[in-house]
Amino acid sequence: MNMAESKCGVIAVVGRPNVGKSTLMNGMIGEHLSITSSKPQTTRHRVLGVMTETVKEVPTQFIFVDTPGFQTKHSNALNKTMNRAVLTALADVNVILWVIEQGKLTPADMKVLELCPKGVPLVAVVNKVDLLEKKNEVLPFLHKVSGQRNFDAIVPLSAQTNKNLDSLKEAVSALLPEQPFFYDEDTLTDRPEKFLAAERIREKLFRLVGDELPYTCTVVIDKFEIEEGRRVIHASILVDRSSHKAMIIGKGGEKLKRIGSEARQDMERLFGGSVHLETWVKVRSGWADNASLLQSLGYE
Ligand SMILES: Nc1nc2c(ncn2[C@@H]2O[C@H](COP(=O)(O)OP(=O)(O)OP(=O)(O)O)[C@@H](O)[C@H]2O)c(=O)[nH]1
Repeated sequence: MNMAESKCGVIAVVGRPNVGKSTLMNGMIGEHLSITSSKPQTTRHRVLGVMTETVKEVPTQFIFVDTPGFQTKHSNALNKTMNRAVLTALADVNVILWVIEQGKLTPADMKVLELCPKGVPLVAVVNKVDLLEKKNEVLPFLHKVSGQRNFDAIVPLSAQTNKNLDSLKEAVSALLPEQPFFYDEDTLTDRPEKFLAAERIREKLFRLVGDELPYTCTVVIDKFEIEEGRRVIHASILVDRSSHKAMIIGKGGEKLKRIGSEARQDMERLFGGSVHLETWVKVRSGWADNASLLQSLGYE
């Protein structure tokens, strides 16, 4: 058991369009990718991914977040309000990665930099160094960058070829606070799990309710959270007539109970852990025709 204190913190990746933010995120998180529901510590943000790795013998959890409303293209009143929101959102992350492209320091880059609050650790990430023929070529540019602000680190790298990503991990880890992890170390993606959970319920519906069950019945996962290692899942079965609802619930609620119980057992086997499942049946008249409702259910 490694007795080193763990480190954990929230990291925002900012930069003008096309500098390689998404590529960097993918490179950093790679197969560790786990989209998770947000915890109180990150409520101002959407969590894009969590990566847990030992960096220089310190177990470190990197939580990458999205900063909503980041907008630098037009500067009007609305954007000023949005920018204020960005400032607030960025003020409570632990580290900001300001991503730029090697050899380019544009007004848009500078605008993004201005939005990074002083007092939050800031790392300049100089991306796309693979486009340079010689390693040293980047040095004058790094020098120029260092003159723009008092950065905690300046890291040249290539998000595309994964070159020097380890240096970035080390630089960020050094800036993260010592604290316990916010997420389980082996957090799996919850998207597929959520999807699998809905599928298990659908399968039981078809098995146990049978042929009378219309195709217009759907399952929506309202809540999927991991609480103390246990998956807590709330699901709604949407039907379009109350007669269908009665059919699914069954006499004295027997049928729904069985659907829930069998689906839960399947999920526990599938996820390898305990599951608390609650299911409701709701009548949504004509739900399949209602575009906005469909959208809110996650259909295109
Ligand atoms: N040569 C090179 N190209 C890169 C690198 N990283 C990203 N790119 C390319 O740069 C382009 C933009 O990359 P994205 O990751 O989509 O950039 P972004 O900053 O997320 O862009 P927006 O989503 O528009 O904000 C893509 O064509 C990438 O393939 C790199 O390290 N080297």
